[in-house]
Amino acid sequence: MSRDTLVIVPVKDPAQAKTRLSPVLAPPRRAEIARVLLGRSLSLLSELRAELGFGLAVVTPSAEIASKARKAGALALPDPGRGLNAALDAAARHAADEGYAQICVLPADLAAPRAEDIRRIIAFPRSPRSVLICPAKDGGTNALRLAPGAIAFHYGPRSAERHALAAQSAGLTPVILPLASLAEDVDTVRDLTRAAHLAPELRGFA
Ligand SMILES: Nc1nc2c(ncn2[C@@H]2O[C@H](COP(=O)(O)OP(=O)(O)OP(=O)(O)O)[C@@H](O)[C@H]2O)c(=O)[nH]1
Ligand SMILES: O=C(O)[C@H](O)COP(=O)(O)O
Repeated sequence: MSRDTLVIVPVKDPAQAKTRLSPVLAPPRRAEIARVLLGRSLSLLSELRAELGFGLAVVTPSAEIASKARKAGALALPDPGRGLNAALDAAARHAADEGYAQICVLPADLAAPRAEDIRRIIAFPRSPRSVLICPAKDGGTNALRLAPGAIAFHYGPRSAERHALAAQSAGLTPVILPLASLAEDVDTVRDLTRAAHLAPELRGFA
């Protein structure tokens, strides 16, 4: 049913990741938490892929992360090096070239993503005329499902609202789907403290 969806996970070079945690974590620990978060996401998505049959891709500038992605059975896509939105544009073009009808963007830094919430996004009735947005509690976008190229990506401050406006401007219907386990990502020191309660593997970082 979902064979036409490519799930895309954008991943920075760990050496550049999680800069907002610098007040409490030195660079090696920030790289380490980024790897822990990614490892968890990849294992959850690999399991779900076996169950639901979607395609899985990681877009990254890092050779280390590309190799981890391939080991988890995902496709590693190159990052043109012009930031998150450009990396996702490149991944969406790849999806369109490969004939995927839908893409689903999920960040690698979700605090405690649950399989049932990912299943809901993948199973959500699909239409080339709608853009599905799962907002983050900080106004960001923690899941975005759409036809490749339907709208430009607007990751950054208030991106959930900006993605909804972009959909409307393109004559598409934004569908806002709040899902509890996809509302929380680990951006700030405060997020990290909360996340440590939700996910035991993050406790050593808080
Ligand atoms: N491929 C790629 N992924 C990115 C880029 N920027 C951010 N990401 C990824 O996008 C998701 C959200 O990232 P951010 O919260 O913006 O960055 P972060 O490294 O997690 O944290 P900060 O450095 O504190 O902003 C994470 O999975 C990042 O690894 C980029 O330029 N290229
Ligand atoms: O638009 C967003 O959601 C952010 O720019 C990227 O994700 P973040 O909330 O992890 O920073």
